[in-house]
Amino acid sequence: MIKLENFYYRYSRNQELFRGLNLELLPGQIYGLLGKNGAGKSTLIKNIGGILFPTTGTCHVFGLEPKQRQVSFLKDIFFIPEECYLPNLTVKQFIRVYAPFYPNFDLNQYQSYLDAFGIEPSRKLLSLSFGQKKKTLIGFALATNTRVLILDEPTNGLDIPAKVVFRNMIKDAFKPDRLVIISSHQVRDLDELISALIILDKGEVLLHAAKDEILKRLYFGTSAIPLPNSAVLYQDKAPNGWPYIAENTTGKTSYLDMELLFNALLEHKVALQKVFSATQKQPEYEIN
Ligand SMILES: Nc1ncnc2c1ncn2[C@@H]1O[C@H](COP(=O)(O)OP(=O)(O)OP(=O)(O)O)[C@@H](O)[C@H]1O
Repeated sequence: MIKLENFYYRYSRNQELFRGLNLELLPGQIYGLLGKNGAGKSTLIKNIGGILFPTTGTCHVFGLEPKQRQVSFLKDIFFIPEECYLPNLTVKQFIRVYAPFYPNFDLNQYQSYLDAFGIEPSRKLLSLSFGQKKKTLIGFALATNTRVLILDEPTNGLDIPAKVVFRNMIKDAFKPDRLVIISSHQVRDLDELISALIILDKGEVLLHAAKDEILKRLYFGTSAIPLPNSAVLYQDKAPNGWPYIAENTTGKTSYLDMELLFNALLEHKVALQKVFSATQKQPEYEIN
C-alpha cells in the first residue's frame, strides 16, 4: 500500500536525512512510528502524505506518487500534522467545505465522534482550545474513511478521558483494507492500539516488525535484582525493579514494553537487530 524505494531526502546539501531507505507498509496494520526528536518521523510521513517530495528514489501510495497529488490519491488519504492550522469556520461549515473531497465521508459517524468528544458543531474552530481542535480533526479524519490515515502526535493535547476515547475510535473505525500510521512520543498511548512498530533513528529504520513477531522473538520481564548480562539483551533500572528484554526461548507471550524496546534498540542496536535479522527485510504480519 505504501512503498519507499531507495528513498533519499535532504533539507539542505550538507544534511542528508534519509539515505536509500526501503520500506513497505501493508494494509491491515496500525503502525506505531517511534524515534527520538529529529529522527525523521515527520519528514517521512510528510513524504507519504505528499507534503514533501523525495530528493531521489521513489515513494508510492496505492501505486501513485504522492507528489503528483492526483485526486485518486488525495481522496483516500488523511494526514493530521502535529500543528493544526484551521480555517475561520464553524465545525458545521468546515464539514460543508471539506467533506465533499472525501467520497466515503460519513456525517453520522462524525456526529457520533463529536458527541463522544463533547464538541458542539456550532462552535467556531478558532475559538476551540488546542485539545478541542485536535479532537475535531481526529473525528473528521476518521469519518472520511480514507484507506490511509496518518496521525502525527495525535494524543498531544488530549486529556486523559479523550485518550481512551481516541484509542477506541481508532480501533472501532479500523478495517483490514486500511492502514494507519501514528507517530508519537507518548508510547503508553499506543499500547493496545498498534499492531506493528517502526523505530527510526537518524533516518534509518532500526526496527520494522509486527507486534506479534516482536513478542515471538523477545521476552519482556521484570526482575527484582539485576540479571547477568549473558541472560538478557537489555535491562534497565526502574522503581519496580529491573525491567529486561531477553530472547524468547520458551514461546511464552509477554507484554510489549515499547519504551524499553526503544531504549534497547538505541543502545544495543546490533544485538537486537540480530534477533530480528530473519524478519527485518520481510516482516510477517498477522491480519486480525
Ligand atoms: N524545514 C526544515 N528545514 C531544515 N531542516 C529540517 C526541516 N524540518 C526538519 N528538519 C530537520 O530534519 C531532521 C528530522 O526532522 P523531523 O521533523 O522529521 O524529525 P522528527 O522525528 O519528526 O522529530 P520530532 O520528534 O522532534 O518531531 C531534524 O534534524 C530537523 O532539524
